[in-house]
Amino acid sequence: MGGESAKSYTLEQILTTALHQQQAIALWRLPLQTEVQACISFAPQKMSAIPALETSPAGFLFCPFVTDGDEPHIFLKADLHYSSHTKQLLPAADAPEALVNSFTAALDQPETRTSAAWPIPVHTDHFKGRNEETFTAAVSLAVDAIRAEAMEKVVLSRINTTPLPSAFSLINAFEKMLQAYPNAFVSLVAIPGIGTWMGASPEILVSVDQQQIFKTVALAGTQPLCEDGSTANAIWRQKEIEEQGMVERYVLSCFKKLRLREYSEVGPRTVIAGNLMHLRTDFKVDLKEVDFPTLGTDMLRLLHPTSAVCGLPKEPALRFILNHEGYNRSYYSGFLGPVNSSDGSYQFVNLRCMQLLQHEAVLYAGAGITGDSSPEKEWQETKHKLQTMLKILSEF
Ligand SMILES: C=C(O[C@@H]1C=C(C(=O)O)C=C[C@H]1O)C(=O)O
Repeated sequence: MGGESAKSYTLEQILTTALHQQQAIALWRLPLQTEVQACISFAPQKMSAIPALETSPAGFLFCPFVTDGDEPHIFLKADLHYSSHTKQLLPAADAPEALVNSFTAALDQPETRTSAAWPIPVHTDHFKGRNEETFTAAVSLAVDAIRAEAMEKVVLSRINTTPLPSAFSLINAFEKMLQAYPNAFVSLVAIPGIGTWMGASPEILVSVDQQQIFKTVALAGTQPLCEDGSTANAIWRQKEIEEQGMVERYVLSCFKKLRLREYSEVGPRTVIAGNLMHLRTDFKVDLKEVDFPTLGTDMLRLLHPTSAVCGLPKEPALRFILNHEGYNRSYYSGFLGPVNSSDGSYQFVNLRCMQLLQHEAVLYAGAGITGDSSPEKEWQETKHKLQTMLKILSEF
């Protein structure tokens, strides 16, 4: 910082300055942690494939559902990094000095304390939600295809476009998510030319922490949280047990492809995510004991999109989604998270999220369809999942 003693900033100052300066920013808080971190990137990189985590500089990855579709994979190299614990904004050693200086100068300007417009996508005319009839018709078609053995499971999703409350503010919405969802990965990503997304994800896709522990999960099966707020009396139907079992089998098949046998597996257990409960199996590999330095990237590339958001087998399920879902998932059910931060690398599935337009929010939710699915129940399940973000909007 040029010998200057480091100044303290609030998260709001960091966010509004980035928006005013039209710089890309990601804010996040890992599950069960108090520290909020942010990174600002002066030159977001657009990539056509998933980059290697291990050799990457520190930053934040934002990736779409379809790996070879229209939306790019985006890497925000952390030119500036902020921690809510230290309240300091630190530049990376290789960050362009002129841009760092102009950003820090802007931080001290009173105008940057006022709210600013967030980036929205270039085309916003395709956010027409499907109604209950079209969604349930697609579910019925999927059930028929599954019964005809074209696939075992497919995850169908939909959007819900809702006006933003007049008092809506980005920083307040982020803070409300932190409060409401302590065990979720809470994030806000605003990238000029791409858009602004926020969410509270219950699902880790891949993580490698500072102790070199690799983790992933098999998460599926959904029901509303019991009235007493505990998981102790949760009862799961055969349909959910089988649905989660398919995701578990899929994770195991990825380990098998890499010929990795030294993993630990715990579960399935019932876990809470906002107003819902899911079944989750936890997988762990200790990379201090297993010589597999690229496991994080290899598993990320094999796992995504998992059977929790796409289906089983992957290819026919993906084809079914692209042919019948009737809208573009874009970054919903893609993945996002910090890479090589001081905590390690954490990629979460982009679920329980919304994309912000100028005056509207586009909310996304999906449900796993099997041969035993009832279209009406699956519609209800997507309604429950939409509540995660609707609750935040209702607090304004
Ligand atoms: C697809 C979503 O969630 C996924 C699907 C689930 C299911 O089908 O039961 C449960 C958790 C997630 O893996 C979503 O939240 O939109």
